[in-house]
Amino acid sequence: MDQDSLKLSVAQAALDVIQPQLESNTIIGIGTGSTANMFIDLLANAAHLFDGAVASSEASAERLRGHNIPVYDLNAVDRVAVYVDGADECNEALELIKGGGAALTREKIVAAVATEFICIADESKWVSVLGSFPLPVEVVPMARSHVAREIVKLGGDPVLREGVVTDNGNAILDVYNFPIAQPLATEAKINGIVGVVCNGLFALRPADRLLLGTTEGVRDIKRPEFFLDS
Ligand SMILES: O=C[C@H](O)[C@H](O)[C@H](O)COP(=O)(O)O
Repeated sequence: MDQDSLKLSVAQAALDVIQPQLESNTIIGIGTGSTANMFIDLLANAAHLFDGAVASSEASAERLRGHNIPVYDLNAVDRVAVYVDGADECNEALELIKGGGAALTREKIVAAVATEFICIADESKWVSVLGSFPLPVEVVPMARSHVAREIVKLGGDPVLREGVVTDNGNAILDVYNFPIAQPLATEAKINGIVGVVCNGLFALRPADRLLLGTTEGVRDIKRPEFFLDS
């Protein structure tokens, strides 16, 4: 099975999971990227069952509107029932690296608001230690050299993502050679650097459930209880 087929299988699995919960006033949080795009396209078939969506990027908002799914401003919404999004890496605690598509900040905001966060990913994203995928860090443009120097002090190799401006008008540094043994502490430490808007570690708000596409089928993995208070 190729990677796209695995992505499609988890997008369908996510729709199967959420469909029974949909009501006429349900707002769904929608992520960004190729896996999320497949979910959006499938969700179009269920558009009559829920109210609308909040999107984690302009690209996803446009795709949703293309399917006639209403897109709301997050500030106008009381409750996001569920957030469905892909990831660049995930570990057994369902901590993630996200932001390969530069949407990390809005993704983190929608995930923070959502009652449940369902991550959808193919098995290539499953790792024992986060950090083989370069960690994206969104920075205010005037602070990018300062932030880069501070990240070097933490042991990483930051590289400016050339030509990329986020939906929030900021720049992205990708941090290479940065294995992350303690995701919670690292997320907080990087957030503490002045000029950082957000980093792509999702440990303070990990996923609640992971639908992982494998060649043997979709694995449904809940965040293990012993991580719940960590
Ligand atoms: O900014 C982008 C997001 O974090 C994506 O969820 C992540 O990059 C995974 O994307 P894809 O589903 O294309 O692998």
